[in-house]
Amino acid sequence: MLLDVKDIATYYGSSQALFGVEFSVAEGEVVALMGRNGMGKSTTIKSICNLSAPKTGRILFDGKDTGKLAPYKVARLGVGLVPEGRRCFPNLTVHENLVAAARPGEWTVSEINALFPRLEERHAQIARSLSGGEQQMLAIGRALMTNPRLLILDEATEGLAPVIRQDIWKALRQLKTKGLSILLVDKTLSELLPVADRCVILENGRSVWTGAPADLTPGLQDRYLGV
Ligand SMILES: Nc1ncnc2c1ncn2[C@@H]1O[C@H](COP(=O)(O)OP(=O)(O)OP(=O)(O)O)[C@@H](O)[C@H]1O
Repeated sequence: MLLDVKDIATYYGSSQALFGVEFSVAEGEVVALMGRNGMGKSTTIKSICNLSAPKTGRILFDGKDTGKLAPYKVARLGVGLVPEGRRCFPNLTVHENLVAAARPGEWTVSEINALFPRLEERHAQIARSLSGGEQQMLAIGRALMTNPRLLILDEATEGLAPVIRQDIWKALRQLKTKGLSILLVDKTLSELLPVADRCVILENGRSVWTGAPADLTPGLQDRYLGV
């Protein structure tokens, strides 16, 4: 297993958000982390990156316990995060944003440009003047430039124009084809399920169901994901 999340409990101050989340991501696997609003998806992602470190339980990345590592050290192990809200350096250009994050490996600026031609066209543009969708592409590009072994995306297509969403899903399918391990949270089931190898559902801070997308019946969707 590349990532092993073992029965973690995470708190915000004295308020408990996760009560036992357990799942894994194998090398080359795409795992969809699902659940209704407030069920703990973002907290699980922050726990993996040690941005909100779990109080109990363990997280192993490539067999290494990440428990005592600072977030930047978790990133160095090979965890690339595209956080909710697409954070880039607003006053740097597209190109500067990409190289600022770079670590040696397969992903270079030219690979990112091939994945997102819109970014190549805007390589000298200041990031804050990009559209929301372009900023999201840049956030994904930046994460890839760290040459991660696991890419984590939290609501990467939320609130974007349909044509841009399609470009992002196309890029995610390409990343899957390349064999990258991916953990993603997204509300668009029609796009998410075809790309996922496995689904993990959270309810009230607990992992309550895991299985193949084909086994996620309308009944289960209604029970765990319906509004
Ligand atoms: N910074 C915070 N301080 C206190 N409680 C928080 C904080 N962030 C999240 N929570 C609480 O933790 C629980 C899980 O929230 P989380 O954001 O992980 O859910 P989510 O599944 O990602 O939801 P959404 O789909 O709405 O983003 C919720 O009860 C939420 O109110």
